[in-house]
Amino acid sequence: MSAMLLEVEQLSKSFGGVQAVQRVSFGVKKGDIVAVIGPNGAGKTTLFNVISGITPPTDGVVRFRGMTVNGKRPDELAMLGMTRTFQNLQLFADMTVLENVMVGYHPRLKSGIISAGFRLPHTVKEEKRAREEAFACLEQVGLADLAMEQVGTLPYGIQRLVEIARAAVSRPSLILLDEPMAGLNPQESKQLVDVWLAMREQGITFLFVEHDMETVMSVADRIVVLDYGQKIAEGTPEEIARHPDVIKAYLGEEEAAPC
Ligand SMILES: Nc1ncnc2c1ncn2[C@@H]1O[C@H](COP(=O)(O)OP(=O)(O)OP(=O)(O)O)[C@@H](O)[C@H]1O
Repeated sequence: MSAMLLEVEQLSKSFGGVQAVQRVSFGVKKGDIVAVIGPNGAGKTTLFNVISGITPPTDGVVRFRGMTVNGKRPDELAMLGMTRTFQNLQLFADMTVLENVMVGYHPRLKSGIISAGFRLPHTVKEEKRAREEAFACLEQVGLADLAMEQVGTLPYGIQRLVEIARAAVSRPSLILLDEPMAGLNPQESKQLVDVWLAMREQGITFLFVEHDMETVMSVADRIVVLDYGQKIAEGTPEEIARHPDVIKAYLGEEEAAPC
């Protein structure tokens, strides 16, 4: 079996005449933290949307844990162990922190809507378990004290941590994060990176799209660079920082690193 947790092969996505992603291939090894970078409009979000089942590819293959997963819906991917977060937070502002995290537990639920409605004993037991696991995830991201607070009343940086706790509660093997550092101050970014590193110790692999080069260069094991929908480079942060095509894509012809 392949050592890669995620494999993207010759992936393409067009919107009418726009080739947003063109024959992109790369792999993500289990336990790695991999960044996807590129100038605005390079195709990063589209690539993420295809990998995570939001939109089907025009061509190519996405393989996760050795299985071809093209065409699977996000909820089906979540059951297989792939979950994602979005550029804009998608939390329920009126619900508590704990309830928001419990929402992320649903791929693991065995009870259907009917048994949940009748509150059958196994449903009650499952809900208790979901609550406990959600609370454990909140402890891990340092938010246990805020479990009963309404999410909408909390600062943005805290909401980002709630989001990652919600992604982690389904016990995924891969978390995709779209611009996780957007809107965070340096201290909050560092806190989030520490959370990733701790989760990595528990076997979670990360693939993230990010514009914040300081974070990318300090935390990524590998970086994939897109420009005009194509992969123009892939490598370690050191390799990427001195890659001539990357420098050119970010800064025209000037001799400077992307960060
Ligand atoms: N639904 C869509 N319909 C038509 N064109 C689209 C659609 N989504 C994306 N595009 C186009 O595909 C290209 C890649 O867009 P995408 O949002 O994936 O880039 P990005 O690298 O994520 O950009 P940014 O860094 O600004 O978020 C752009 O030219 C964009 O206009």
